[in-house]
Amino acid sequence: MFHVLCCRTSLAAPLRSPSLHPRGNKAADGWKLSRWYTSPPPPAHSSSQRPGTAVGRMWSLTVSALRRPPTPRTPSPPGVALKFILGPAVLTVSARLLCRSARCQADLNNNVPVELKAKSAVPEFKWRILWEFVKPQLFALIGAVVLAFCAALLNIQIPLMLGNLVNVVARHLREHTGNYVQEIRGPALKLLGLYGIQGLLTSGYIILLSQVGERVAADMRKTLFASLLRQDVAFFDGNKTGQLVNRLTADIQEFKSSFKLVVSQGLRSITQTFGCLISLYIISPKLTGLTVIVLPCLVGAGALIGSFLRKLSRLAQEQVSKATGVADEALGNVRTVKAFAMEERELQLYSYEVDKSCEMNENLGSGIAVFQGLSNIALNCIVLGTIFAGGTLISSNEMSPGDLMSFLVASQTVQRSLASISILFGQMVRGLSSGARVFEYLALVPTIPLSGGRRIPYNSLTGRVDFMNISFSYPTRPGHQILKKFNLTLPTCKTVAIVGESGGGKSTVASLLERFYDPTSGSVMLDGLDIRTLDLSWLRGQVIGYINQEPVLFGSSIMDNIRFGKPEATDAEVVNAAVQANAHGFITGFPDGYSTVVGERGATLSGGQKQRIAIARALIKNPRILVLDEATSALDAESERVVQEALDRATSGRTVLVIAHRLSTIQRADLICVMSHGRIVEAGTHLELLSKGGIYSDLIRRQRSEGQK
Ligand SMILES: Nc1ncnc2c1ncn2[C@@H]1O[C@H](COP(=O)(O)OP(=O)(O)OP(=O)(O)O)[C@@H](O)[C@H]1O
Repeated sequence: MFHVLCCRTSLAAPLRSPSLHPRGNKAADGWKLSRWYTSPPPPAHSSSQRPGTAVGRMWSLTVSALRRPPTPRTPSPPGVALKFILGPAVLTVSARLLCRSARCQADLNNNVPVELKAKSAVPEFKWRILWEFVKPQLFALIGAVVLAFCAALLNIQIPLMLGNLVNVVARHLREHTGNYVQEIRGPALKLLGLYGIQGLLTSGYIILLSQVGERVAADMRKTLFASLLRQDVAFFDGNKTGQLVNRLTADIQEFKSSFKLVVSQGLRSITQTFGCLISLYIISPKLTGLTVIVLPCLVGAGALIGSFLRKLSRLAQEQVSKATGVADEALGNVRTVKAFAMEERELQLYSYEVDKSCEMNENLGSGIAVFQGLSNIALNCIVLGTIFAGGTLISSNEMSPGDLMSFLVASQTVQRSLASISILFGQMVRGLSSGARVFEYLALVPTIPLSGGRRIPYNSLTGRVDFMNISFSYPTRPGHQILKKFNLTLPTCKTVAIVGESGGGKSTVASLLERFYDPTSGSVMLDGLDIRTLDLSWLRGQVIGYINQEPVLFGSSIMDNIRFGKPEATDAEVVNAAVQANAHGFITGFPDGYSTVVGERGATLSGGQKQRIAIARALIKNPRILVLDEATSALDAESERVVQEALDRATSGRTVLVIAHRLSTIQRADLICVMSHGRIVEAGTHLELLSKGGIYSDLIRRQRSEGQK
């Protein structure tokens, strides 16, 4: 007996007084601004925290020890697993195949650099992690297992009792003696009772298992989401959002279904198979012997075809993911697609991938169909053979008709159970693959931990930043050095601007200050402390305000979006931040005011409005340091004027790093640095740089002449 398993293919400091502002007292200070960027940092709060000291070295060692090899390739659930599962020998073979299959599913779609790919390993299913999720549901799970086991034991009784019933009927037909109703009533009522209890037990274990499955899945979703949010920015550079979301949704769904099915039906089917095989042997050892001889041949053939179909299924599944990736990218960037009138091309790209996946799935379907047909023939031949051999045994009085009936029903139960086990086997392989994909990201330890480390008391925080000898390459392009021995100081309450060629590494400097990445060598220091020793949540949440060119708002109300910068802020604080950001006027002009819902990513607002809400969001946390990464470069002249007004107000009393393309916006900066090829090649005030007649004055000349055209 065998069965085809065809798996479905699835697819702060308070603002300093104005008198302290550098623009207010620069002349009095007589600072040599052009030297700031190379000056050494002031004394650290604690010398023990400096890099190069024991603690500093330990820190770097810890960081490098925590650096994990690249994101391992993840398996995609196989679409098909076909097995003959009959008897312990077959189960052993199956278990080996299952392990191999669970390990060999690789998600080739993750966008991890080639050099990282080579080292990556296929995720393995970790039973220890599963146990952590199952533990809280243990009582319900045990209850479900007990009920399922009892239901299976009752199922074994059914063929035997049916045999008794048939024997009564056969005897009555043969002898025409006694009261038929009286004789049949006892076994019939017993059977009816058995059916009733079996039904109740079945409902009971399904209810309990559904509860366990749903709770385990919910816990997994929450834990995985928390783990994803904790990961470094580099992790998101190397993985597509669609694929991460897929793990939160499809993979967990798949795992949940598998878990429920395997526990409930697996237990039931295995119990029934063994129980009925024993019954078969008791009824007729000869007939059972014949069946057992035929089975190993069928198992071997099934295993071979099964592994071939599993491979087909994996390829088809990968192709489906590819198609989904194309759709995900097009829909996620629908405005760009529309702006370039690329709907047709995106459709073509998607159609190409979908057609390929369709073809692969059709091939798979044909393979499954052939296999299913062959298995049906084999199954029916076995039934025919049983009746033929059983009839011979009846004629030689070695068996009663009731025994043959019991044998047939029991063998049908075995057949159904094996069919169900083979389906479960495929489901289990898919579940293990999906689970491994989920657990892979659960187990990921971010290189840059979100919490832990020092916090500098707000009142003693000056906001001086030093970039010291920084060399840096993005983790996704390790061979491409962006910053080379980069040095820069952002003095307390001063505005430093970085200008220069596109791709020169300006935004990278801001990313290092935000600690989106850690430098390959060198240190970023805040108040003389390496930011790697500081609490990252505090640094990002309370010290640095970051405003970039394309502010991303959430699809909630304006009030919620501004409060995102400080969740505990009062309504008055939100309004105050909006006033500072020049946003209060247009917000109150909306019929719903601060309750206006801004649409996905703030789609219902203009660029300038979005930017001012983003400024309010950054200002509400009263950051000591403000990073403006081309904050006005996406705006038209009028919007830029309003936003620039807000920014001028916002920068007062703060250490500010401005990255700008439009040089007109940074002329009043205390220091302007010109970057080229990862280094500062010129620095000084606007006037100093102009009089120098170097790159900066060239840039100014070029921009002026472009402006006049
Ligand atoms: N996440 C990333 N992963 C890999 N490389 C990156 C990443 N971000 C930027 N780069 C590369 O780093 C280099 C510097 O980029 P950066 O954004 O810092 O330049 P920029 O001076 O700010 O440019 P622009 O003025 O055009 O914004 C570029 O070559 C860019 O391709």
